This record gives sequence, structure tokens and C-alpha cells, in this order.
Amino acid sequence: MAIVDIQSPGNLDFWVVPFTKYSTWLILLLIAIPLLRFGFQGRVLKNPSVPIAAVAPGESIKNARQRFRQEAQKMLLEGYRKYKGKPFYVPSPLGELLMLPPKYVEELKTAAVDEVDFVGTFFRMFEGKYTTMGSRATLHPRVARLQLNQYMETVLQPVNDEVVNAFNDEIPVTENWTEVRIGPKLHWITTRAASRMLGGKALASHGGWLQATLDFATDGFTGSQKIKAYPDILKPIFGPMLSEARRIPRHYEVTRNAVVPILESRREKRDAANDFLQWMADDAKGEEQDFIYMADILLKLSFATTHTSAATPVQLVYDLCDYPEYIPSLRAEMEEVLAQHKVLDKRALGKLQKLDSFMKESSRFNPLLVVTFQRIVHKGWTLSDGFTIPAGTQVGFPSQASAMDPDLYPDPEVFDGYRHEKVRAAVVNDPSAVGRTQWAAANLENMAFGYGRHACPGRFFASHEVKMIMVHLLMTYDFKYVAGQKGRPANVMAEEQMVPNHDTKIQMRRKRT
Ligand code: HEM
Repeated sequence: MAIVDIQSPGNLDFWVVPFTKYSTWLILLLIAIPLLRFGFQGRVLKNPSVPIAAVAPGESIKNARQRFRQEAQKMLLEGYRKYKGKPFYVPSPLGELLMLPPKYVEELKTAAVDEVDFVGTFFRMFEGKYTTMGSRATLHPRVARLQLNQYMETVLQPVNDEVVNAFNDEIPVTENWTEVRIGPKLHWITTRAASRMLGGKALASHGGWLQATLDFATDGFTGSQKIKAYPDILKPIFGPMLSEARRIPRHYEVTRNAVVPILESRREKRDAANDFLQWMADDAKGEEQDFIYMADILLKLSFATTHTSAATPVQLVYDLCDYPEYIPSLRAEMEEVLAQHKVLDKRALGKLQKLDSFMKESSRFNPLLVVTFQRIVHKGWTLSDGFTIPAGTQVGFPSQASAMDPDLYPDPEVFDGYRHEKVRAAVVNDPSAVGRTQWAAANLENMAFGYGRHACPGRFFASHEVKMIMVHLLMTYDFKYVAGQKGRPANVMAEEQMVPNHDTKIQMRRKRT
């Protein structure tokens, strides 16, 4: 009989024996740690001078917190209207979120990242511990802020080519009305278009990557919703067991297999390309220079670039089916711009002001997020008027409720596709005032893209990309709801996120008029 050395880590007993011996303590420890954490979280102090909004008479706070999952939009509107200009708490499954008025957002906009933390809220929103979503890396925000905007013109034509090819592949033009499930189709087309900017033709034509970025987004979104349904104490046990979480490592593997060879081949051939991957490679320092690091970052970034932008054209199509009277004038504007410009460059796209206005109105009703400027305030904070934010508070701005404020948008409940164009017409001689009313604007009256230090750096690219998609769509196809569709299909609400309906079919055919 062989002598077994249980002192060796290579031997199973090395691990099993102490576990058996101390199992009771280990189990107690496993239970105690999350309990302590839970207890600590529950003790985040509230500012007692701030009211809690949107709790119905007789309703428990626990119930109101759960309602936030589906009713965030309504609850925030209620709070905004009741406490306009003042801070208020809104119940959420994470505890009460502190909604700030614009004057406090202005004060916090440039606060240090370790004190007023943007990435922390992303980790919370998408349960980053289990889904890997969110990153404290600074390479991609740096490049999105600088090179993407600096070299924008160089990527627009390739992106437009990708849009046209993707439409041809995904929605062949037919003479007769054909039913198309437009949500997933536009999502795939946007994924190809965004991938062309992220990694050139090689990435945009890599089927494995396209599927991996889509699946990563779906698994991250669905997985985080499922994990959030568990109490904090059970998340470490059930989170990693969910099929969505277990699939995620595979998405990284596929991404690395797609991205690393692109970078290697460019290095070998000394072949500098013009895309996000190349700008990252040129800007990377220290550990950022590792190709696997860049591949992983690209997958995480693709969620922010692609699956955000993809929602916009879907919402626009539903609004155009609801308000088809806008289609002729939008097409007339496009025809005029196309007649003047050979290519859809920045100048040409900038002239599509009716389209920009329609996009802005669509996003006012159906934004990606109903709360933006989300931050965790790690240390207690006192604002200039003496108002205090207790340490550990998650703050935000109720951006969609603000977009429904009659002081900012008269008759806010009315969908007026050209309302923003009319405002611009009145300030036409003041370019900064015109700029402040664009779809991609980020200021205190327009918070869909956040504000301050972390305001979305990709919003100008998103604006160009969505416009290219809409130009091709409107100039190539006629479209309308299928018979029997009763108005706009409802969005899917997941706390502060608003996702367009992906089940709805519309009818499409070759444009006739
Ligand atoms: C319709 C499309 C998009 C929407 C609605 C959107 C929205 C947002 C919002 C609300 C934020 C947080 C801002 C804040 O809290 O102050 C953000 C941040 C960010 N977005 Fe976007 N985004 C979109 C498209 C894009 C695109 C196309 C890119 C990249 C090319 C991008 C890259 C980023 C990055 C890197 C950040 C983090 C910035 C930082 O850490 O400082 N986004 N976005």
C-alpha cells in the first residue's frame, strides 16, 4: 500500500481533512461575513431632512423598494414633481437612492473619482462581481474622450459602409410587405456598425466576436436581474451558479481569439489602422499594453458602445410607426443633404437637424436610463449651502422626470418631433445655444448622457451612427406596424433601465415614394 503524504497540497486530503475538521466554523464564517456586510449596508445613514418619495399611503418601504424594479419611471416622476428643485429619496432594492436637484449635480460634477464614484454604481447596477461588467480601467474612457472624437471623421465612412452592408444582409429589400422583427435586426446591424469603429473590418466581419459581444450584453443584463432577485446574503452562493454567469468566461475567450490576432498581425506588419483598438494600442501604458488586457477591455466597452446605441433606432422606428406624418419631411431633409454631400461626413450629418430633433424627442420619452449621473458618495459630503450627503449614499439625477418638466419643455406630455428644432430656430445666431439643444448635448437641462467628469464620451459617435442608420432605413424602406398592433409596444423596465421591445414585428418593403 502506497504511503500517502497528506501534507502535500497535491493531495486531495490536504484540503479535505482540515475542511472536515473545521467545517462548522467555516460554514458559520461563510454565513457571518455576508450578514455583517448586509447589516452594514442596511445602516447607511439617511439625511433625516430629506423626504422619501413615492411610497403609497399604508405601503411598506420594503414593498416600495420592490416596486422600483418595474415602476422606477413613475416613482421618479412623482418625486420630481412633488419636491421639484429639492433633494428626495426614492426607494429601490439597493435601499433609498438620493435624487439630487441640478444645483447639487453642478457642485459634484468634478469631484474626485475615489470620493464620488461613477464606476461603483455600474458594478451595482450590473452585479459586476458575478457578471464582470464594469471596469476601473482608464484606458477606454481616455481613448473615447480623446482619440475617438479627434479622429471621428476617419471612421465615419467605414461605419456607414458597414451600416449599408449590414442592412442588405439582414433586411433584404422586398417589393411586397414583409414582416420583420425589427428589434433584434437593428441590434445586430448596430453591433456590426459599432464593431467597425472598434476594430475595423476584421472585427466587424468576425462572426464569433459579434455573437460574443451580443451574448455578453444579454447574459450580463439578464444575469444581473436574476442575481438581484436574491437577498445579498445568498448572492455569493447563487450568483456564480447562474447559467448566464457561467457562460461569461466563454465570451472573453472568443473575444481574445478575435482581437489578439488582429493586434499581433498589425504589430508584425507595422500596419497602423484607424480604429478604437489601434488608438488603445497606441495610448496603452504598462500593463495596458498586454493584448489580452485590451481584448477584455474591448468586450466590456462594447456594452457601453453598442447595446446602448442599438436601443435608439428601435425606439425611433416605433415612434415613426406611431407618427408616420413625420416621415415625408425627414426624407425631404435627407434628400437635400444627400444631394449636397457625396458622403455622410460630420458636416452632412450635422445638417440633419429635423432628424436630430426627432431623435431627441424620442429619447425624451424613451431614454436608455431614467436616472443618470449615478455616483456613490464614499465619504460624507457637505455642499456649499450646508446640505449633507451621508457616506455610502448612492446619488443620481432623475433625468427622464426632468425631461418631462413643463418649465423646460412646454406641454411635456405632447410628442412634438420638431420641438427642439423650433427652439434652435429661435437661437440660430448663437451656436452654443444651438449646441445645447442637440441630441448629443450634455448639460443640466439635457442629462440623458450624464454630466461632468464622466459625461458619455461616445455620445457624438452615437449620434452620427444612429443618423447613418436612420438615413439608410428611411431612404431604402417603407415601414409600418403590422395590422392589429395597438400603438407603441411597451418598453421593458428593469429598475432605471429602459429597454425597447424586441418581440414586435413591423412590415417592411422597398421605399416607393
Ligand atoms: C445612445 C447611446 C449611449 C447612451 C444613451 C450613453 C449613455 C451614457 C451615460 C448615461 C453615461 C454615464 C454618464 C454620467 O453618469 O455622467 C455614459 C458613460 C460612458 N459612455 Fe456612453 N452612452 C451611449 C453611447 C456610447 C458610445 C457609442 C460609447 C463609446 C464609443 C460610449 C462610451 C462611454 C464611456 C467610456 C463612458 C464612461 C465614461 C467615464 O468613465 O468617464 N457610450 N454613457
